[in-house]
Amino acid sequence: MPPMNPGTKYAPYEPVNLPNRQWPSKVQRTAPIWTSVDLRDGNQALINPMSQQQKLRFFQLLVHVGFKEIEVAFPSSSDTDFGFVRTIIEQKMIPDDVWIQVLTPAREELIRRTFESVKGAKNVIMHMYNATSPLFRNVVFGNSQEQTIDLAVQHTKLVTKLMDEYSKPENGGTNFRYEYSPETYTQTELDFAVRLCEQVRVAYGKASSTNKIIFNLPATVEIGPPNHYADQIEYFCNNITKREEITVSLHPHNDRGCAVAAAEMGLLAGGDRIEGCLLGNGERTGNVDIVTLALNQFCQGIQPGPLDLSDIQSVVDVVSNCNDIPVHPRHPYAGELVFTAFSGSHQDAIKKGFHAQAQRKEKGDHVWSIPYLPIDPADLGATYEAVIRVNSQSGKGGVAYLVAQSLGLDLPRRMQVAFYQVIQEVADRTGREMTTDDITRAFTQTYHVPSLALGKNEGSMVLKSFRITDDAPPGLNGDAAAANGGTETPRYVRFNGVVARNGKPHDIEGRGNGPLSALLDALDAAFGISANVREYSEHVIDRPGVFAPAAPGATKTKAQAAAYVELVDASPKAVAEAQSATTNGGGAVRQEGWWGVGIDVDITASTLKAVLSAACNLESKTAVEIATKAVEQK
Ligand SMILES: CC(=O)SCCNC(=O)CCNC(=O)[C@H](O)C(C)(C)COP(=O)(O)OP(=O)(O)OC[C@H]1O[C@@H](n2cnc3c(N)ncnc32)[C@H](O)[C@@H]1OP(=O)(O)O
Ligand SMILES: CC(C)C(=O)C(=O)O
Repeated sequence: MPPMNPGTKYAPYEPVNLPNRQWPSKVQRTAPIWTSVDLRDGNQALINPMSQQQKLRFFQLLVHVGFKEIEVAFPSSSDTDFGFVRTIIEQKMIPDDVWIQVLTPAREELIRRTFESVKGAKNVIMHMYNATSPLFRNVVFGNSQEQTIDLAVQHTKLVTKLMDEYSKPENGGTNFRYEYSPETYTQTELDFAVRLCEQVRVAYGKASSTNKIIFNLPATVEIGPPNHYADQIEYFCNNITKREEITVSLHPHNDRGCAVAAAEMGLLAGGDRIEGCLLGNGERTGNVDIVTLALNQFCQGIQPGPLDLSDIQSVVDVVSNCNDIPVHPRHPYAGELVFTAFSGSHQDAIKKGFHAQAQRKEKGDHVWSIPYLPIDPADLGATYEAVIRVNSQSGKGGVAYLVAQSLGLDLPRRMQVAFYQVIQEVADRTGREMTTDDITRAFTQTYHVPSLALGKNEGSMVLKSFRITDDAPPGLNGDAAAANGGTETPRYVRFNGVVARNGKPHDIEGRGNGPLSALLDALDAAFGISANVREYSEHVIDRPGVFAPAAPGATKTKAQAAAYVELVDASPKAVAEAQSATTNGGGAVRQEGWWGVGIDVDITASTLKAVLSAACNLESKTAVEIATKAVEQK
């Protein structure tokens, strides 16, 4: 069968003749009036419309988030909707500064029932609609343009009359505003839609600059691109008279997936107000998502009016529970995964971005600018924990970021690579995401780092006590060194200490030009572990309460230090193997290194512990096994 030709089946939209269009070069600087239609347009689209209880919960959320206009029901549709409106009025649940909005078709008995539902409310927007496009006029109602205008005008007059009645003090004393929607506006001839709205405004007779009539221009079905919607809005704004007495409201649907873009362009084109739903529920593909729209503005530095979405998780919880529709994990701003980077290069850039941002902040620059994160997760009540998650696609930067976050340790670059290889191997072996907890456990056990939360994590060699004294360089005796105060360079020291090896204490002794090499000398002499230092670094830890404080025999200062040591095997066998690999390979072969970490309030003690930690790994060569066990044992 030949492929179907869409050109013979679907008609394209007809561009608006708007040669002098202004909206493309405008910039949004303020928030629109936000109107939630969750409890009406959202509700009518659910498999099971909300119960009273669910509607009440949702209503409370909308008030809490800050909406001042809430379409609460289609009261003539059902007893549930009617009863809900009565409940929030009678139970005095509507704050004084909130306007409830109710929708009615242009049908007399339904309009009357709708007024009954709002009796006694303080502020009400009465919203009436009838469909106006040729398709509806011809197919649904069999009406001409003039009959369509007449329907809207006659029912608007009824609305005005009933407003007069229900605003009397003896009938409830309600303040009313009027909203009229030419339903299917975007499929209606524009000149006809303007003519119709002009006559509705005249029929209403109450519009003024302080009591504006709301003309709501829905994309009932999204049939064209967002620039087309903007053209249609700009056309309306340019051609309707008494613009100052009118609030132009936008009501985009999302059939083409462009509702947010249409709303943003429609606002540039003159829209004053947005009707939409939280997280984009609504007929078919949904109404425009107010969460996305508002937070898009927020990220441009615009305060989105009274809306406060700083606790986005509560919004997600209530909305998904009441609608019984889950929120997609990639839903803008609200999805579970939207701040998360799994991939290595993203993680690396984010980690560097946080570092640079902290430096800029110190100089008074607070503007948010982090790679891959258009918004600060903290502004939505999220923690940074979700930002970097590790799986087999991740890189060293992400793993190091999590170690820094959880333990306050800033690993040297080459150690990041080494630990990353361990974690990658574990991720491959276990076939699952490595959580922050997994990585923390793997790190503390691999490098024998005792932490208050995760225990002692001892390796096969543990420093029990030590003393560092000045000593003579080779060729000088110790007394001569002591006589000149031990201050001459090169300095030479002696290490004496007790190291528990597999639980059994050993007195060991060694000499070197510093504590580190003196300990290595002692390890060689006592246990035959021969190693050289390839890299050493240290830093102060600015996170109290993570690691146990004391080291035996250490000079105590307040802050703790972290030391990192990389050892290479210096045994004759390892050196010979490296030489032969270099010769056979035709180039220099870098020997494998073994990292260790030491934490202590005393810098010397932290260095010695780091050497022992690395020496354990060099001897056992089981970093990956240890890390896998740490993760699997949880
Ligand atoms: C785009 C939107 O979202 S608009 C809002 C839509 N929301 C809803 O429809 C939810 C609530 N609706 C309802 O509960 C019901 O549809 C009601 C109560 C409004 C009406 O129910 P019913 O009277 O059973 O009519 P029904 O739903 O079948 O509506 C279609 C009928 O109303 C007629 N109709 C529609 N608008 C009008 C009008 N302004 N004046 C007179 N008749 C009208 C249609 O021509 C059709 O008449 P027909 O049955 O003689 O062909
Ligand atoms: C009633 C109108 C505003 C509507 O919901 C729509 O056109 O989508």
